[in-house]
Amino acid sequence: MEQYVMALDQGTTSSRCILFNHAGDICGMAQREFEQIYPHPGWVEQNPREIWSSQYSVMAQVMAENGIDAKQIKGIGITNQRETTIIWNRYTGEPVYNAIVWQCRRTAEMIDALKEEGFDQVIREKTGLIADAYFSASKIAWILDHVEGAREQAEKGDLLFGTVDTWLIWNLTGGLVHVTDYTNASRTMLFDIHKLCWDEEIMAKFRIPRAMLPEVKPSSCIYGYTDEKVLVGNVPIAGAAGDQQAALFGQGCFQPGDVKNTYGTGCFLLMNTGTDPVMSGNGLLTTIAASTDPAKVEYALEGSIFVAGAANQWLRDGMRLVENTPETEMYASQVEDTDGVYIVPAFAGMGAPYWNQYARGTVVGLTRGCTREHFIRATLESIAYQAYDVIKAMEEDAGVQLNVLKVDGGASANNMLMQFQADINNTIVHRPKCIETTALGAAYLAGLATGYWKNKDKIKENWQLGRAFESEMDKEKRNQLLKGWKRAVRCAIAWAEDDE
Ligand SMILES: Nc1ncnc2c1ncn2[C@@H]1O[C@H](COP(=O)(O)OP(=O)(O)O)[C@@H](O)[C@H]1O
Ligand SMILES: O=P(O)(O)OC[C@H](O)CO
Repeated sequence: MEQYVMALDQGTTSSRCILFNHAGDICGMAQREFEQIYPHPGWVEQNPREIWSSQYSVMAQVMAENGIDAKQIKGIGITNQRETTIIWNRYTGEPVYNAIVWQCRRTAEMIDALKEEGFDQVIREKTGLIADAYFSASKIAWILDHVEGAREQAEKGDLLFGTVDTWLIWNLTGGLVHVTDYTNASRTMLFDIHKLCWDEEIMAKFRIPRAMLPEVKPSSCIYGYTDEKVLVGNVPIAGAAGDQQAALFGQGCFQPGDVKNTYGTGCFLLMNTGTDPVMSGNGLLTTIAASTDPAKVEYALEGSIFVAGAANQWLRDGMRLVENTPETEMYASQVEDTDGVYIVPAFAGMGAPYWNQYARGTVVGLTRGCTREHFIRATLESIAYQAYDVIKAMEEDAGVQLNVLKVDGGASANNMLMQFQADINNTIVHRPKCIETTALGAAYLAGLATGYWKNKDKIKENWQLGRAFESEMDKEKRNQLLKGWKRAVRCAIAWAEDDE
């Protein structure tokens, strides 16, 4: 009977379950999109029950469609949209509020107040993060401050906090295990990434009781076993990592200096920096990478872009310019350029390297000649321009030039986007055969903990190139396009600053 490792990939817009074999091939997969809730401009929520039910249903579907029983699953690896904040009652398992999604900006003013008193420096030093509404801390505080009775219950020890990994493990184990891994903890803005513990000073600043926070464990270890009511057979849950760290692992970026860029809802460039945390001088975050040594953690530098594939979903659902997101490639390829149009999709402020909580989406350069094709092309190009900015910041921090960029994630399937990325950065883009690298990374973490894979060398052998993209753009054109992009970004930021 063939054995597999199962990855549960809980992304921002969909829940996925993927079965992998020893070669790292996909042997079964199911995916389900779920509802995004936008109660006010700049606010983003999800229903925690739907996060769980969509994840559970794709897991059941994969098993049924492939005729698999629990004995054939050597372990489950969890990977998840990070920072998204869920608080629930430890006795009933009922969430007290919707999940506040990483993109949500409702706590921007709370963060401004901390910056004014200089507390952002404490945050930067201890957590490696740049104080921002993006991370979990201010979202937890918001729920405790705004949901009736929540603070009282939290202080009594009745409420639990979790990022999505914690919520899934809690539900998979029938409410027995309240745990997270180092990578997810490092995104809460409450975790000291040097001492590897929850930080009392930051918890006190946000008035977050310690009893709410999960136990923190390495990314590759047994957290617990599936409850009989969820999956008969007590399958070990043996890996967990935030999706971007999982993708870094899944790409085999095990050495300091190894880099990957994932194009999902957002776009996240990560560089492994080994066992030393490197602080950026260019707006990048220092974060914990997924690793397998229980005795020490590894770190990464990260450039976080809030809107990437989400801009294509906006073209589909908001603007209704395409029927599905792959269609963007067909339309964008019908024109040679954007006819001078730039789109800055700062729907949720801007992350690295700008870190502006109030920037908003901007379209510049419109003339009567602008067509649907130009508009779609400008949206796709904006993803690559944003990645250009973080790649340059990373190159400066690391003091190296990135000659090859490993890519993955849903939108990396778009050949036009990948070609433009190669063009605008004058670099080679390597897309692996398997672009489900996030899920693969989670599977590797679980498979290493349960002996399914022997070691990281075995895993590295699985990486296969799918397609390489090389720059076809001359320097003059590149410089001219980049000049326009920089002007467009200035417009998006000016819009935020000039509210008179
Ligand atoms: N062929 C494509 N061209 C452009 N964008 C795409 C394509 N396929 C998927 N996407 C985008 O990729 C995103 C989904 O990628 P995925 O890695 O599943 O993200 P997440 O894990 O954030 O849900 C969506 O935002 C979608 O718009
Ligand atoms: O949903 P993704 O794959 O864009 O990832 C979201 C990130 O984890 C947010 O930090």
